[in-house]
Amino acid sequence: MTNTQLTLVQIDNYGPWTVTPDPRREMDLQTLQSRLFADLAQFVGSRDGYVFFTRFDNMVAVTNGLDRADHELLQESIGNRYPVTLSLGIGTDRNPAVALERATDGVQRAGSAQDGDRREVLSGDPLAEADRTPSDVQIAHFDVNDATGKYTDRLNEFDTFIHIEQGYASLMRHLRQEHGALSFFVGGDNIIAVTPDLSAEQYRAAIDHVEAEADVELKVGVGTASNAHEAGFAAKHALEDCRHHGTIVEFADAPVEPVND
Ligand SMILES: Nc1nc2c(ncn2[C@@H]2O[C@H](COP(=O)(O)OP(=O)(O)OP(=O)(O)O)[C@@H](O)[C@H]2O)c(=O)[nH]1
Repeated sequence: MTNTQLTLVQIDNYGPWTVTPDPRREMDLQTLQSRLFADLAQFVGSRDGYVFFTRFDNMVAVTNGLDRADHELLQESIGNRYPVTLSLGIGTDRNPAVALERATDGVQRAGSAQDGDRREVLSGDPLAEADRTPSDVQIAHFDVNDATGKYTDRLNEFDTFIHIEQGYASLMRHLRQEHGALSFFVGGDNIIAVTPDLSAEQYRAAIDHVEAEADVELKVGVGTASNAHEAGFAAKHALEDCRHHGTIVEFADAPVEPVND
């Protein structure tokens, strides 16, 4: 059974900073945000976690395998190198939405995101090493079928973007409402969801829902492991199985049906 450890990453007092003493140049803010995300991806990724940029001022990381000392080091390193600091909230649960609620609760209790006195909060507890299992994290890697042929090679970038985003919006709402799974757009036509244990039927139902609501066709590879990298890597291989077998759902460990040519 999954036991997801999520970390809410929140830039302290960022709103006021962006306009003090005067509004800052937008591209300077974009540069800071994307560099901060890159640094987080490097730090968390090198410890086999995943981080998603969500709104940039708030980000969500899957941190199974990262302990309290890792979180403290991240805060120290960012504080030394950036003009902003980070608060971190850790939460765990078999259901990712509940884990994120817990992670968020600790940070919110310590004060507002725009409270000048609230800095570098570290709340919540990581999973104890003894409680970790090989099935703590389930990652579902979704991809739009033939996005290149249907959109990228035919439409302008903005109209392509609308199609992809509509598919994402439909999927993220469905998985959040039905299962407490959290889906994140990761670029191109790819969406990565952090999910509880879901069945092939439940993934098929999600894909059917997106096709009916947004007219976007998806496929998904699913992997389960003790951390996000291994689960996500297995999910990518399962997605390759979808391409190879012409299927829309593949689990990393599921035996693959022979192909009839
Ligand atoms: N984040 C991320 N993006 C990817 C990955 N693989 C592909 N992409 C992005 O997705 C875009 C489309 O690539 P594909 O999904 O391979 O192409 P497609 O036309 O949809 O073809 P099929 O997926 O085979 O149906 C690429 O330009 C990349 O931006 C991945 O593993 N991770």
